[in-house]
Amino acid sequence: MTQPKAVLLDIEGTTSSIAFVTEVLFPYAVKHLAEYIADHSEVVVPILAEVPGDDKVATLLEWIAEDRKATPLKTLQGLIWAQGYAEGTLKGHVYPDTPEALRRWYTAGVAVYIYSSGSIAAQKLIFGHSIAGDLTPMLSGYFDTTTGSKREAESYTRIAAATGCDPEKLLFVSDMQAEIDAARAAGMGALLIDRNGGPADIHSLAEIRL
Ligand SMILES: CSCCC(=O)C(=O)COP(=O)(O)O
Ligand SMILES: [Mg+2]
Repeated sequence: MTQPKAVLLDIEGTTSSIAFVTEVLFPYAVKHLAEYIADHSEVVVPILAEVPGDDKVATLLEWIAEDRKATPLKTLQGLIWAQGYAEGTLKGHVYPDTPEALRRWYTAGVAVYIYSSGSIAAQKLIFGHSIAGDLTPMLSGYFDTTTGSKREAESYTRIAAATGCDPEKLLFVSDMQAEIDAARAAGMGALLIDRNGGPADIHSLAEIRL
């Protein structure tokens, strides 16, 4: 692998636990979805226009239950979670090695970008209101599904172009093999991480020494 100039990180299962997303964030969105839509009619109109069916709330709840990575759902979730972070009910989970790695790379001049199915607004919230404090000053940029699916090589080509780095100078880290395969197909370096110690390239961001 060429020496990376920048790192691109997945969130759920990589910087942060899957349980935080599925057992804290998703239930918070389920609880507040209908109320948020009722109270923010102007904001939600363009988002709901992208949701099929007559009963938008029911469709969105189904999508949350099946963990659908649909852009309108992710946009809405980000807006709903903003309330929870603002009132202090939500604090973004990060593994202890996440802020350590961000600090190490930041000090070494290695740019760090995020690529998650969660909306860019939701990404800024989880790192801005994390249990380790505000980590956003150490992040150089954010990408979500508006750039494309995480399972398609073209998305990684677009991200590389947006960062101004050649793909081979970017190192992507994710817990999903399909995402690793797509990043490698675009010419990026990529490491599969398994936070539970299963078969993978790494088990902690502490293992990445640049
Ligand atoms: C930005 S925190 C919310 C995470 C989320 O909604 C999600 O779908 C996580 O997907 P990822 O691509 O980070 O595995
Ligand atoms: Mg993930």
